[in-house]
Amino acid sequence: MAKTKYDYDAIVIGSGPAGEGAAMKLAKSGKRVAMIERHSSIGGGCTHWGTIPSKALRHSVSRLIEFNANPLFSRQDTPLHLKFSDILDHSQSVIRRQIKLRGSFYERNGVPVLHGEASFKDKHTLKFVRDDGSSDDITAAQFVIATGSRPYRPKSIDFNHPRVYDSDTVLSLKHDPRSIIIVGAGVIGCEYASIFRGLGVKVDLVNMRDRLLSFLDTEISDALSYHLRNSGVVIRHGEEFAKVEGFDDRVVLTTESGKIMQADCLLFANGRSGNVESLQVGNVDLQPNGRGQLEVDDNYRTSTDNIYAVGDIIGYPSLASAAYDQGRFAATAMIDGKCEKKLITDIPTGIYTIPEISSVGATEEELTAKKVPYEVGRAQFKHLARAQIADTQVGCLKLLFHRESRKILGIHCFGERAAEIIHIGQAIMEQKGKGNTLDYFIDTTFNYPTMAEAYRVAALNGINRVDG
Ligand SMILES: Cc1cc2nc3c(=O)[nH]c(=O)nc-3n(C[C@H](O)[C@H](O)[C@H](O)COP(=O)(O)OP(=O)(O)OC[C@H]3O[C@@H](n4cnc5c(N)ncnc54)[C@H](O)[C@@H]3O)c2cc1C
Ligand SMILES: NC(=O)c1ccc[n+]([C@@H]2O[C@H](COP(=O)([O-])OP(=O)(O)OC[C@H]3O[C@@H](n4cnc5c(N)ncnc54)[C@H](O)[C@@H]3O)[C@@H](O)[C@H]2O)c1
Repeated sequence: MAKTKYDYDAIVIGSGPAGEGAAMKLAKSGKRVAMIERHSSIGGGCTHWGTIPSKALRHSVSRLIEFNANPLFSRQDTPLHLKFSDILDHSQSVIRRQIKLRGSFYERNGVPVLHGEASFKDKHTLKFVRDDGSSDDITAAQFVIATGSRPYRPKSIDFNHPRVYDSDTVLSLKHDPRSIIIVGAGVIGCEYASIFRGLGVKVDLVNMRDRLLSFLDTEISDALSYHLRNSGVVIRHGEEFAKVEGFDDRVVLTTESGKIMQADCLLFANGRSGNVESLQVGNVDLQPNGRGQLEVDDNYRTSTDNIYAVGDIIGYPSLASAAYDQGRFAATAMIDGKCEKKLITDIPTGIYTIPEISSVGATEEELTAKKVPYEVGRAQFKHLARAQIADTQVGCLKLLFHRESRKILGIHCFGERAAEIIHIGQAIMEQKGKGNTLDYFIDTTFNYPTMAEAYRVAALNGINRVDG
């Protein structure tokens, strides 16, 4: 029916991971699908302003630190210095490669990408406005809203000032700041604090809460605070900003507690808002919440039956990793009426600070509050041969397991490659019944020397605590 009545079976709005996941699944299922993207190239905020550039910047900084610390490479008297603009060049080249790669997916799967801004006229019609101002109406049986999010900008801060940035505009920072104030110590604030500090920039990290990344296991968040402070970052907890003043030569932050900080520039990284305004969702009876997010049911369907929403626009978990899966699940529901598959309960976190952090499952605090009899098995990276060889000795792997059943309940890791290391444990943790026990790590043979060996070391350490 859709084939004759509408231009497309489905239109996806937004080409980030959520939209891409939906578009590819729909196309592979034989649907006539189009992608609408208002940016000049595809990939979404993830590729252009979020995940990819920040991870590429972080990678360059991490290698720089490693190079300067390694006596084999760094024989000169002064350490190698890189400017933010130098590492931006590298991140731009990664973005270009990503665009090319992702573009090929659309081409191979016969999904036209229409560049322009979409807004709803009614539940089957979009107004599509191109950059040159020309517009068309496009119709479809079903829609996927995957328009993502953008940095939250409090009205009291002048983001037009050339020294005031958010996580999007910081990517156009041209000069080489000697100092930066980062307001907001969420994931973005902490990751950028690591990046700038790694380049030798003086960093003031202003946190509204009483500790860093309070959703993490306390030991891990304490370790992050220690290592950031140890590298020279000044962290100020429990502060609210009162005003930000931009001058020709500096920017000044005054906090509610009366502290005054000044620096070459300021990065505001405290919260995100959904990209919903331009969509005119009122025309299809949808009402976003105060953060511009849309509500969906278990199948990612909004309250308007032919319109689905995925990714940052629906709020938690607001991760590229989950967004792609959400897109696929929504597309399945659009095709079959429902999707049996759901996001896993224990979504892992990968935080690309220096040191890197990753975790999956319960924290010690959560298990204690629930009175679960758990034990801890720990491996320090400094005791692993591979970490000694690679000189990545900062870090630790912590396994939390049930004392009696030995079921793994939580895994917490910090140090180089933590985000990769976590997935070994996750694979066991996701096994049902007896498939998930600490014994797997004791009974298996690991390649040697590897970082994976940390699992055996941690498991034996934990078992020794239980068995005495
Ligand atoms: C600095 C930073 C670092 C991050 N690091 C990580 C990380 O390490 N790991 C991780 O998992 N997640 C990370 N994230 C989060 C991740 O980037 C997002 O969760 C992810 O991009 C969300 O994907 P999405 O598809 O919902 O939206 P997006 O990737 O934001 O894409 C939405 C697209 O929709 C388009 N659009 C919006 N409105 C319209 C319209 N009306 N018409 C047409 N097109 C429109 C936009 O132009 C954009 O291209 C990070 C985010 C930031 C900001
Ligand atoms: N490695 C990673 O996985 C990674 C890296 C960077 C960013 N991210 C994603 O980006 C986001 C991080 O954003 P953040 O660092 O700004 O921290 P955050 O999302 O923790 O927000 C910081 C504070 O701002 C508040 N807030 C959020 N949105 C708001 C809004 N629209 N208006 C007013 N207050 C608001 C929050 O309640 C919180 O107190 C998260 O969604 C995270 O999933 C992930």
